[in-house]
Amino acid sequence: MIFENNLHFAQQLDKQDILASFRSEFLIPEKNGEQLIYFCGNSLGLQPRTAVVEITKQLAIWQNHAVEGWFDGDQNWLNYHDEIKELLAPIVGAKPTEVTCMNSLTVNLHLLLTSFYQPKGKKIKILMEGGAFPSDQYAIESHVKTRGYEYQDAVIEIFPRDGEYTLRTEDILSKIHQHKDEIALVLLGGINYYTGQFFDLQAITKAGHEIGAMVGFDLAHAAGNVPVNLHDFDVDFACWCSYKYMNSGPGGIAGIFVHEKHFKNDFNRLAGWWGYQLDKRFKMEKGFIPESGAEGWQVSTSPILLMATHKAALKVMNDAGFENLRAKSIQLTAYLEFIINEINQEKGEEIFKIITPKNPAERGAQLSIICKENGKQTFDALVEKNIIGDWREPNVIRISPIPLYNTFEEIYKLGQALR
Ligand SMILES: Cc1ncc(COP(=O)(O)O)c(C=O)c1O
Ligand SMILES: Nc1c(O)cccc1C(=O)C[C@H](N)C(=O)O
Repeated sequence: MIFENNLHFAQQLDKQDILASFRSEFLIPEKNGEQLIYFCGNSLGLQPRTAVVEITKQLAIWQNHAVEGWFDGDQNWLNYHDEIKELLAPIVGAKPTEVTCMNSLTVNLHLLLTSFYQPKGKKIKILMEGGAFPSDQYAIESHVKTRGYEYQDAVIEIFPRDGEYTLRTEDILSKIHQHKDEIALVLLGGINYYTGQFFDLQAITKAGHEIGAMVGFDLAHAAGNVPVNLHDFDVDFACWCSYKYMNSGPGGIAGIFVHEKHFKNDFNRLAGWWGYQLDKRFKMEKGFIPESGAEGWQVSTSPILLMATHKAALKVMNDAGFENLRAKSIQLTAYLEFIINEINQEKGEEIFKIITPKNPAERGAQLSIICKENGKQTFDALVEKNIIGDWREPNVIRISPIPLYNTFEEIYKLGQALR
């Protein structure tokens, strides 16, 4: 599509948007009676109006049924996650048995590393992206240490080539093959939080398996944002949070994927009663027998109030349709890119450098921008104008237009503010 940098054009795109009505399903934050222009759904998605409805319903069950809420009726809490699994599975390209919601992201990463990081002989290393989100770095660091290795002996970090910001798929694949006798696990983010680069999960998984390694992904910035096909890509495991693109609230319940080919494997795992075979869970017997599927990794009692928000938010996504969301997201991000490039052209130099890949297949709903100068001041000035992106050290402004609630007009206004 040929874009135009004017208000009328942006408003026309909004008029043609088949998802436009979904904006009113969300509570848009206000300051001094004015709605904020919120481009930070890659950090914390906005609150769906239905969240309070579903939470209130569960509070009423708690009030009226108390402990019987776990067992009473068709919609009892023991089975409360079933519908969530059905809603989650298509978003990450999985079978419902391969996913579950539990805990929070880093906790789940630890649980999955316990099972899927299986160093043996010379194959002890984890390949990860240099500059991965810090929590992932700390999780990996602590795992290799608890297995008795030094970080530098057990972790391979892959960085972009000199002068480049993002990784080339060919470099990731050749690194995997280069260290074929040493790598036990390939673990990357689906989308890098800083650059917004969406990795080629299928090619990476294939390469990892060719050298006999396990392959997992932290999909914090990918789940609900870009299409992933975890089952068909043959990914071994994945985890994600729900508070970004899935709009399920600050510290909301997270999710995991375990490929069904591993269901029969007798993995090491950190167990708890909520992962025990459901039909025998309350028999209180000795000796852990995992529920089959991803649910076998559950540990603790379901946090129903967090799950209520998640269920409500996933239903909104489901109503919108993931393919529609991705189609609009590609267009929103492209319009944002166009608007920024327009400013650079007007100024005759690249004052706003976009480091996120240009190829729509290699990015989601985020552009990471490096200002030629005064980056932090530029970011603060946007906040003054009620435009909320985020600043990530050392020098990136991230702007994330979300197809469920952002508009083309908001992107146009961001351009005016940046100018
Ligand atoms: C890629 C990635 N991993 C891990 C985390 C940390 O997740 P949590 O604090 O929910 O454990 C985040 C975001 O905070 C993230 O973006
Ligand atoms: N999890 C967060 C938090 O508890 C406070 C503030 C921000 C976050 C985030 O999610 C940050 C996000 N993962 C990022 O990419 O920066």
